Amino acid sequence: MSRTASWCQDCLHYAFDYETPKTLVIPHFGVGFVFRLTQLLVVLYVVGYVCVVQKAYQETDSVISSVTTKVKGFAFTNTSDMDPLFWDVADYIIPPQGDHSFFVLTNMVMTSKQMQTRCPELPGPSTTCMNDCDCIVGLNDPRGSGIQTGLCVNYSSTVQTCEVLSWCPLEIDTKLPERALLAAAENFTVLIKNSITYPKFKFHRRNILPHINSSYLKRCEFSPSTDPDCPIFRLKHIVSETGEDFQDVALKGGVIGIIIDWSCDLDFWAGKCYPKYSFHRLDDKHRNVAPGYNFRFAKYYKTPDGEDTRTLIKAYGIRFDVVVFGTAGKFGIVPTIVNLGAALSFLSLVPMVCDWFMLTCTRKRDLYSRQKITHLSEDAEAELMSMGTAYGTQ
Ligand SMILES: Nc1ncnc2c1ncn2[C@@H]1O[C@H](COP(=O)(O)OP(=O)(O)OP(=O)(O)O)[C@@H](O)[C@H]1O
Repeated sequence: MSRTASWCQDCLHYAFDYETPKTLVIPHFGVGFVFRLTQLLVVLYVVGYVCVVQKAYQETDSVISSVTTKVKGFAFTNTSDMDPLFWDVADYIIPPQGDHSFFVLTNMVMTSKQMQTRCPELPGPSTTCMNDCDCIVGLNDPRGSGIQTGLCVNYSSTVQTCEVLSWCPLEIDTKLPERALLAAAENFTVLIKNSITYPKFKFHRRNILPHINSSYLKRCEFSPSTDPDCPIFRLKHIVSETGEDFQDVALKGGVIGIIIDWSCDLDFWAGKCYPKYSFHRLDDKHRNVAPGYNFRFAKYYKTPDGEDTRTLIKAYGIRFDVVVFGTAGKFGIVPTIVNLGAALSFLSLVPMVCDWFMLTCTRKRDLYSRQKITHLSEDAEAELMSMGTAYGTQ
Protein backbone atom coordinates (compact mmCIF):
# COMPACT_ATOMS: atom_id res chain seq x y z
CA MET A 1 0.00 0.00 0.00
CA SER A 2 1.32 3.44 -0.84
CA ARG A 3 1.99 6.00 1.90
CA THR A 4 -0.85 8.21 0.71
CA ALA A 5 -3.33 5.32 0.85
CA SER A 6 -2.18 4.43 4.36
CA TRP A 7 -2.55 8.07 5.47
CA CYS A 8 -6.07 8.21 4.00
CA GLN A 9 -6.95 5.01 5.80
CA ASP A 10 -5.76 6.46 9.14
CA CYS A 11 -7.88 9.52 8.57
CA LEU A 12 -10.94 7.42 7.85
CA HIS A 13 -10.37 5.47 11.06
CA TYR A 14 -10.01 8.65 13.01
CA ALA A 15 -13.16 10.14 11.55
CA PHE A 16 -15.52 7.19 11.48
CA ASP A 17 -14.41 4.62 14.10
CA TYR A 18 -16.93 4.49 16.92
CA GLU A 19 -15.53 3.97 20.42
CA THR A 20 -17.70 2.79 23.30
CA PRO A 21 -16.63 1.99 26.89
CA LYS A 22 -17.13 -1.57 28.02
CA THR A 23 -19.23 -1.94 31.14
CA LEU A 24 -18.07 -4.34 33.81
CA VAL A 25 -20.69 -5.22 36.42
CA ILE A 26 -19.11 -6.32 39.72
CA PRO A 27 -21.52 -8.23 41.97
CA HIS A 28 -19.57 -7.47 45.14
CA PHE A 29 -21.22 -5.94 48.21
CA GLY A 30 -18.02 -4.25 49.44
CA VAL A 31 -17.26 -2.53 46.15
CA GLY A 32 -20.91 -1.53 45.74
CA PHE A 33 -20.89 -0.12 49.27
CA VAL A 34 -17.74 1.92 48.63
CA PHE A 35 -19.29 3.17 45.38
CA ARG A 36 -22.49 4.39 47.05
CA LEU A 37 -20.65 5.74 50.08
CA THR A 38 -18.31 7.81 47.91
CA GLN A 39 -21.27 9.10 45.91
CA LEU A 40 -23.02 10.01 49.17
CA LEU A 41 -19.95 11.88 50.44
CA VAL A 42 -19.77 13.91 47.23
CA VAL A 43 -23.48 14.73 47.40
CA LEU A 44 -23.16 15.70 51.08
CA TYR A 45 -20.21 17.94 50.23
CA VAL A 46 -22.20 19.62 47.45
CA VAL A 47 -25.38 20.09 49.47
CA GLY A 48 -23.92 20.64 52.95
CA TYR A 49 -20.74 22.61 52.35
CA VAL A 50 -21.09 24.17 48.89
CA CYS A 51 -24.79 25.06 49.14
CA VAL A 52 -25.57 25.48 52.86
CA VAL A 53 -22.27 26.66 54.38
CA GLN A 54 -20.57 28.46 51.48
CA LYS A 55 -23.81 29.52 49.79
CA ALA A 56 -21.97 29.20 46.51
CA TYR A 57 -25.23 29.76 44.66
CA GLN A 58 -25.15 33.44 45.66
CA GLU A 59 -23.75 36.56 44.07
CA THR A 60 -22.03 38.76 46.66
CA ASP A 61 -21.44 42.47 47.23
CA SER A 62 -19.42 44.46 49.81
CA VAL A 63 -20.99 47.04 52.07
CA ILE A 64 -20.68 50.80 51.55
CA SER A 65 -21.33 52.72 54.73
CA SER A 66 -21.57 56.13 56.38
CA VAL A 67 -21.39 56.77 60.12
CA THR A 68 -22.22 59.77 62.31
CA THR A 69 -22.01 59.85 66.09
CA LYS A 70 -23.33 62.09 68.83
CA VAL A 71 -22.22 61.87 72.45
CA LYS A 72 -24.25 63.19 75.38
CA GLY A 73 -23.58 63.52 79.10
CA PHE A 74 -22.34 65.93 81.76
CA ALA A 75 -19.53 65.95 84.28
CA PHE A 76 -18.44 68.17 87.14
CA THR A 77 -14.82 68.38 88.30
CA ASN A 78 -13.58 69.96 91.50
CA THR A 79 -9.90 69.28 92.20
CA SER A 80 -7.20 71.18 94.05
CA ASP A 81 -5.29 71.84 90.78
CA MET A 82 -8.25 73.46 89.02
CA ASP A 83 -11.25 75.68 89.59
CA PRO A 84 -14.57 73.78 89.81
CA LEU A 85 -15.69 73.08 86.26
CA PHE A 86 -18.88 71.88 84.62
CA TRP A 87 -18.28 69.86 81.45
CA ASP A 88 -20.70 69.23 78.62
CA VAL A 89 -20.29 67.62 75.21
CA ALA A 90 -18.79 70.76 73.62
CA ASP A 91 -15.95 70.61 76.17
CA TYR A 92 -14.92 66.98 76.10
CA ILE A 93 -15.59 65.81 72.52
CA ILE A 94 -12.70 66.76 70.23
CA PRO A 95 -13.38 67.60 67.43
CA PRO A 96 -17.07 68.33 68.06
CA GLN A 97 -18.27 66.88 64.75
CA GLY A 98 -18.69 63.15 65.22
CA ASP A 99 -17.99 60.79 62.35
CA HIS A 100 -16.77 57.21 62.33
CA SER A 101 -14.19 58.10 64.99
CA PHE A 102 -14.79 60.25 68.08
CA PHE A 103 -12.60 61.15 71.03
CA VAL A 104 -13.86 61.51 74.59
CA LEU A 105 -11.61 63.48 76.93
CA THR A 106 -11.19 61.62 80.24
CA ASN A 107 -8.02 63.00 81.84
CA MET A 108 -5.76 65.97 81.29
CA VAL A 109 -2.86 68.15 82.31
CA MET A 110 -3.97 71.77 82.08
CA THR A 111 -1.48 74.66 81.89
CA SER A 112 -3.30 77.99 82.21
CA LYS A 113 -2.34 81.57 81.39
CA GLN A 114 0.49 80.81 79.00
CA MET A 115 1.96 83.78 77.16
CA GLN A 116 4.63 84.08 74.47
CA THR A 117 7.73 85.05 76.40
CA ARG A 118 11.05 83.69 77.71
CA CYS A 119 11.40 81.23 80.58
CA PRO A 120 13.84 78.60 81.85
CA GLU A 121 13.62 75.13 80.23
CA LEU A 122 12.45 72.21 82.34
CA PRO A 123 15.48 70.55 83.95
CA GLY A 124 16.92 67.59 82.04
CA PRO A 125 20.32 66.19 80.99
CA SER A 126 20.39 68.36 77.83
CA THR A 127 18.88 71.53 79.36
CA THR A 128 20.72 72.09 82.66
CA CYS A 129 23.66 74.49 82.39
CA MET A 130 26.44 76.11 84.38
CA ASN A 131 26.82 79.26 82.28
CA ASP A 132 25.74 80.79 78.95
CA CYS A 133 28.37 78.78 77.02
CA ASP A 134 26.29 75.61 77.67
CA CYS A 135 23.32 77.06 75.78
CA ILE A 136 23.16 77.51 71.99
CA VAL A 137 21.31 80.52 70.56
CA GLY A 138 18.50 79.36 68.24
CA LEU A 139 18.75 75.67 69.17
CA ASN A 140 15.39 74.18 68.28
CA ASP A 141 15.12 70.71 69.79
CA PRO A 142 11.76 69.04 68.99
CA ARG A 143 12.02 67.22 72.31
CA GLY A 144 12.51 70.53 74.18
CA SER A 145 9.98 73.22 75.05
CA GLY A 146 11.04 76.08 72.82
CA ILE A 147 13.85 77.87 70.98
CA GLN A 148 16.94 78.52 73.12
CA THR A 149 17.98 82.17 73.62
CA GLY A 150 21.58 81.29 74.55
CA LEU A 151 21.24 82.38 78.20
CA CYS A 152 21.64 80.14 81.25
CA VAL A 153 19.09 81.22 83.89
CA ASN A 154 17.84 80.07 87.30
CA TYR A 155 15.09 77.45 87.14
CA SER A 156 15.04 77.18 90.95
CA SER A 157 17.34 78.21 93.77
CA THR A 158 19.53 75.16 93.07
CA VAL A 159 19.10 74.38 89.35
CA GLN A 160 20.01 76.45 86.27
CA THR A 161 18.63 75.67 82.80
CA CYS A 162 18.89 77.22 79.35
CA GLU A 163 16.33 79.92 78.66
CA VAL A 164 13.81 79.33 75.84
CA LEU A 165 11.43 81.47 73.85
CA SER A 166 8.11 79.68 74.22
CA TRP A 167 4.59 79.72 75.65
CA CYS A 168 5.39 80.24 79.35
CA PRO A 169 4.92 78.95 81.99
CA LEU A 170 5.95 75.61 80.45
CA GLU A 171 3.77 72.56 80.81
CA ILE A 172 4.79 70.03 83.49
CA ASP A 173 3.06 66.85 82.40
CA THR A 174 4.48 64.59 85.08
CA LYS A 175 1.60 65.56 87.38
CA LEU A 176 -1.10 63.47 85.69
CA PRO A 177 -4.07 62.93 88.05
CA GLU A 178 -4.03 59.37 89.42
CA ARG A 179 -7.77 59.03 89.00
CA ALA A 180 -9.21 60.14 85.66
CA LEU A 181 -10.49 63.70 85.97
CA LEU A 182 -13.61 63.01 83.95
CA ALA A 183 -14.35 59.68 85.61
CA ALA A 184 -18.02 60.49 85.05
CA ALA A 185 -17.47 59.97 81.32
CA GLU A 186 -18.34 56.31 81.85
CA ASN A 187 -22.00 57.33 82.01
CA PHE A 188 -21.93 59.31 78.79
CA THR A 189 -23.96 57.84 75.95
CA VAL A 190 -23.33 57.84 72.21
CA LEU A 191 -25.87 57.65 69.42
CA ILE A 192 -24.42 55.91 66.36
CA LYS A 193 -26.23 56.52 63.09
CA ASN A 194 -25.06 54.09 60.44
CA SER A 195 -26.48 53.87 56.92
CA ILE A 196 -25.35 51.10 54.61
CA THR A 197 -25.81 50.20 50.96
CA TYR A 198 -25.22 47.11 48.89
CA PRO A 199 -25.22 48.80 45.46
CA LYS A 200 -25.36 45.58 43.41
CA PHE A 201 -28.64 44.59 45.10
CA LYS A 202 -29.97 48.16 45.51
CA PHE A 203 -30.34 47.42 49.21
CA HIS A 204 -30.29 50.31 51.73
CA ARG A 205 -30.67 50.15 55.49
CA ARG A 206 -29.96 52.10 58.70
CA ASN A 207 -29.09 50.80 62.13
CA ILE A 208 -32.08 52.85 63.31
CA LEU A 209 -34.44 50.10 62.19
CA PRO A 210 -37.89 50.80 60.69
CA HIS A 211 -39.72 49.88 63.90
CA ILE A 212 -37.73 52.41 65.99
CA ASN A 213 -39.58 55.70 66.60
CA SER A 214 -38.50 59.00 68.20
CA SER A 215 -39.97 58.33 71.63
CA TYR A 216 -38.24 54.94 71.80
CA LEU A 217 -34.95 56.61 70.81
CA LYS A 218 -35.35 59.09 73.67
CA ARG A 219 -35.36 56.37 76.33
CA CYS A 220 -33.59 53.27 74.94
CA GLU A 221 -30.06 52.04 75.66
CA PHE A 222 -28.24 49.23 73.88
CA SER A 223 -28.04 45.90 75.67
CA PRO A 224 -27.14 42.71 73.76
CA SER A 225 -29.75 40.69 75.66
CA THR A 226 -32.63 43.08 76.34
CA ASP A 227 -32.30 45.84 73.73
CA PRO A 228 -30.03 44.78 70.83
CA ASP A 229 -31.70 47.17 68.32
CA CYS A 230 -31.10 50.43 70.21
CA PRO A 231 -28.32 52.49 68.58
CA ILE A 232 -27.51 54.39 71.82
CA PHE A 233 -24.57 52.96 73.78
CA ARG A 234 -23.29 53.77 77.28
CA LEU A 235 -19.50 54.27 77.13
CA LYS A 236 -18.94 52.17 80.25
CA HIS A 237 -20.79 49.30 78.62
CA ILE A 238 -18.76 49.56 75.41
CA VAL A 239 -15.48 49.44 77.33
CA SER A 240 -16.58 46.65 79.65
CA GLU A 241 -17.61 44.54 76.64
CA THR A 242 -13.94 44.62 75.57
CA GLY A 243 -12.98 43.10 78.93
CA GLU A 244 -11.48 46.37 80.24
CA ASP A 245 -12.32 48.63 83.15
CA PHE A 246 -13.42 52.10 82.00
CA GLN A 247 -11.52 53.93 84.77
CA ASP A 248 -8.26 52.11 83.92
CA VAL A 249 -8.51 53.02 80.24
CA ALA A 250 -9.64 56.57 81.09
CA LEU A 251 -6.44 57.30 83.03
CA LYS A 252 -3.99 57.25 80.11
CA GLY A 253 -6.37 56.81 77.20
CA GLY A 254 -6.82 54.11 74.62
CA VAL A 255 -8.52 53.15 71.39
CA ILE A 256 -11.71 51.10 71.35
CA GLY A 257 -13.29 49.63 68.23
CA ILE A 258 -17.06 49.48 67.81
CA ILE A 259 -17.51 46.87 65.12
CA ILE A 260 -20.76 46.74 63.16
CA ASP A 261 -21.22 43.61 61.11
CA TRP A 262 -23.76 43.90 58.30
CA SER A 263 -23.20 40.44 56.77
CA CYS A 264 -26.59 39.54 55.33
CA ASP A 265 -28.33 36.87 53.33
CA LEU A 266 -30.73 38.82 51.12
CA ASP A 267 -32.61 35.83 49.70
CA PHE A 268 -36.28 36.07 50.56
CA TRP A 269 -36.23 32.74 52.40
CA ALA A 270 -33.40 33.86 54.70
CA GLY A 271 -33.80 35.94 57.87
CA LYS A 272 -33.89 39.74 58.04
CA CYS A 273 -30.78 41.87 57.68
CA TYR A 274 -29.76 43.43 61.04
CA PRO A 275 -26.51 44.98 62.31
CA LYS A 276 -24.52 42.95 64.83
CA TYR A 277 -22.38 44.93 67.28
CA SER A 278 -19.15 43.85 68.93
CA PHE A 279 -16.46 45.77 70.81
CA HIS A 280 -12.67 45.37 70.91
CA ARG A 281 -9.76 47.29 72.39
CA LEU A 282 -7.59 48.23 69.41
CA ASP A 283 -4.48 49.70 71.04
CA ASP A 284 -1.88 47.49 72.70
CA LYS A 285 -2.44 47.70 76.46
CA HIS A 286 0.20 45.11 77.28
CA ARG A 287 3.17 47.39 76.62
CA ASN A 288 4.32 49.76 79.34
CA VAL A 289 6.34 51.83 76.88
CA ALA A 290 4.27 54.74 75.54
CA PRO A 291 0.90 53.43 76.73
CA GLY A 292 -2.48 55.02 76.02
CA TYR A 293 -3.48 57.89 73.77
CA ASN A 294 -2.98 61.65 74.22
CA PHE A 295 -2.51 64.85 72.28
CA ARG A 296 -2.37 68.60 72.98
CA PHE A 297 -4.67 71.45 72.09
CA ALA A 298 -5.09 75.02 73.33
CA LYS A 299 -7.85 77.55 73.97
CA TYR A 300 -6.83 81.12 73.15
CA TYR A 301 -7.92 84.33 74.91
CA LYS A 302 -6.98 88.01 75.03
CA THR A 303 -6.05 89.67 78.31
CA PRO A 304 -7.67 93.02 79.20
CA ASP A 305 -4.37 94.52 77.96
CA GLY A 306 -4.93 92.95 74.54
CA GLU A 307 -2.18 90.36 74.89
CA ASP A 308 -2.62 86.81 73.58
CA THR A 309 -2.84 84.15 76.24
CA ARG A 310 -3.83 80.52 76.11
CA THR A 311 -4.69 77.46 78.19
CA LEU A 312 -2.78 74.42 77.00
CA ILE A 313 -4.43 71.06 77.55
CA LYS A 314 -2.64 67.75 77.23
CA ALA A 315 -5.68 65.59 76.67
CA TYR A 316 -5.84 61.92 77.56
CA GLY A 317 -8.92 60.07 76.45
CA ILE A 318 -10.58 57.22 74.66
CA ARG A 319 -10.92 57.25 70.90
CA PHE A 320 -13.82 55.16 69.66
CA ASP A 321 -13.47 53.92 66.08
CA VAL A 322 -16.64 52.69 64.42
CA VAL A 323 -15.68 49.98 61.94
CA VAL A 324 -18.37 48.78 59.56
CA PHE A 325 -17.94 45.66 57.48
CA GLY A 326 -20.12 43.11 55.76
CA THR A 327 -20.85 41.13 52.65
CA ALA A 328 -24.31 40.41 51.33
CA GLY A 329 -25.28 37.44 49.20
CA LYS A 330 -28.27 36.82 46.96
CA PHE A 331 -29.22 33.94 44.65
CA GLY A 332 -27.68 34.24 41.18
CA ILE A 333 -28.04 31.81 38.30
CA VAL A 334 -24.45 32.20 37.06
CA PRO A 335 -22.67 31.32 40.34
CA THR A 336 -25.19 28.52 40.87
CA ILE A 337 -24.32 26.85 37.56
CA VAL A 338 -20.58 27.46 37.84
CA ASN A 339 -20.18 26.32 41.44
CA LEU A 340 -22.61 23.42 41.23
CA GLY A 341 -20.92 22.17 38.05
CA ALA A 342 -17.50 22.44 39.68
CA ALA A 343 -18.65 20.63 42.80
CA LEU A 344 -20.48 17.88 40.92
CA SER A 345 -17.39 17.21 38.82
CA PHE A 346 -16.10 15.47 41.94
CA LEU A 347 -18.55 12.65 41.03
CA SER A 348 -16.15 11.67 38.25
CA LEU A 349 -13.68 10.69 40.98
CA VAL A 350 -16.08 8.08 42.38
CA PRO A 351 -15.24 5.30 39.82
CA MET A 352 -11.52 5.92 40.39
CA VAL A 353 -11.94 5.36 44.13
CA CYS A 354 -14.01 2.21 43.53
CA ASP A 355 -11.54 0.82 40.98
CA TRP A 356 -8.72 1.36 43.41
CA PHE A 357 -10.69 -0.40 46.16
CA MET A 358 -11.68 -3.25 43.84
CA LEU A 359 -8.16 -3.86 42.53
CA THR A 360 -6.35 -3.57 45.86
CA CYS A 361 -8.67 -4.40 48.75
CA THR A 362 -10.86 -7.32 47.59
CA ARG A 363 -10.02 -11.03 47.73
CA LYS A 364 -10.97 -11.53 44.04
CA ARG A 365 -8.80 -8.64 42.90
CA ASP A 366 -6.87 -10.81 40.41
CA LEU A 367 -10.06 -11.92 38.70
CA TYR A 368 -11.37 -8.33 38.61
CA SER A 369 -8.04 -7.14 37.31
CA ARG A 370 -8.12 -9.70 34.47
CA GLN A 371 -11.66 -8.71 33.58
CA LYS A 372 -10.98 -5.02 33.72
CA ILE A 373 -7.64 -4.94 31.98
CA THR A 374 -7.72 -7.02 28.79
CA HIS A 375 -4.38 -8.02 27.29
CA LEU A 376 -4.92 -9.11 23.71
CA SER A 377 -3.74 -12.59 22.67
CA GLU A 378 -1.62 -12.81 19.52
CA ASP A 379 -4.51 -14.40 17.58
CA ALA A 380 -6.89 -11.61 18.56
CA GLU A 381 -4.29 -9.07 17.64
CA ALA A 382 -3.82 -10.62 14.22
CA GLU A 383 -7.58 -10.68 13.77
CA LEU A 384 -7.81 -7.01 14.64
CA MET A 385 -4.99 -6.24 12.25
CA SER A 386 -6.83 -7.93 9.43
CA MET A 387 -10.00 -6.07 10.37
CA GLY A 388 -7.97 -2.87 10.43
CA THR A 389 -7.66 -3.05 6.66
CA ALA A 390 -11.44 -3.03 6.30
CA TYR A 391 -11.59 0.51 4.96
CA GLY A 392 -8.84 -0.32 2.50
CA THR A 393 -10.53 -3.41 1.06
CA GLN A 394 -14.07 -2.09 0.84
N1 LIG B 1 -25.77 60.36 72.86
C1 LIG B 1 -27.10 60.28 73.00
N2 LIG B 1 -27.62 59.70 74.08
C2 LIG B 1 -28.96 59.60 74.21
N3 LIG B 1 -29.83 60.07 73.34
C3 LIG B 1 -29.36 60.68 72.25
C4 LIG B 1 -27.98 60.83 72.02
N4 LIG B 1 -27.79 61.46 70.86
C5 LIG B 1 -29.01 61.72 70.38
N5 LIG B 1 -29.97 61.26 71.23
C6 LIG B 1 -31.39 61.33 71.03
O1 LIG B 1 -31.70 60.64 69.84
C7 LIG B 1 -32.69 61.35 69.11
C8 LIG B 1 -32.18 61.63 67.73
O2 LIG B 1 -31.02 62.43 67.81
P1 LIG B 1 -30.67 63.50 66.69
O3 LIG B 1 -29.32 63.94 66.91
O4 LIG B 1 -30.99 62.91 65.36
O5 LIG B 1 -31.76 64.62 66.91
P2 LIG B 1 -31.67 66.05 67.70
O6 LIG B 1 -33.06 66.47 67.96
O7 LIG B 1 -30.81 66.96 66.95
O8 LIG B 1 -30.98 65.64 69.07
P3 LIG B 1 -30.59 66.62 70.28
O9 LIG B 1 -31.04 68.00 69.95
O10 LIG B 1 -31.28 66.05 71.49
O11 LIG B 1 -29.12 66.52 70.37
C9 LIG B 1 -33.00 62.58 69.92
O12 LIG B 1 -34.15 62.31 70.70
C10 LIG B 1 -31.81 62.77 70.80
O13 LIG B 1 -32.14 63.41 71.99
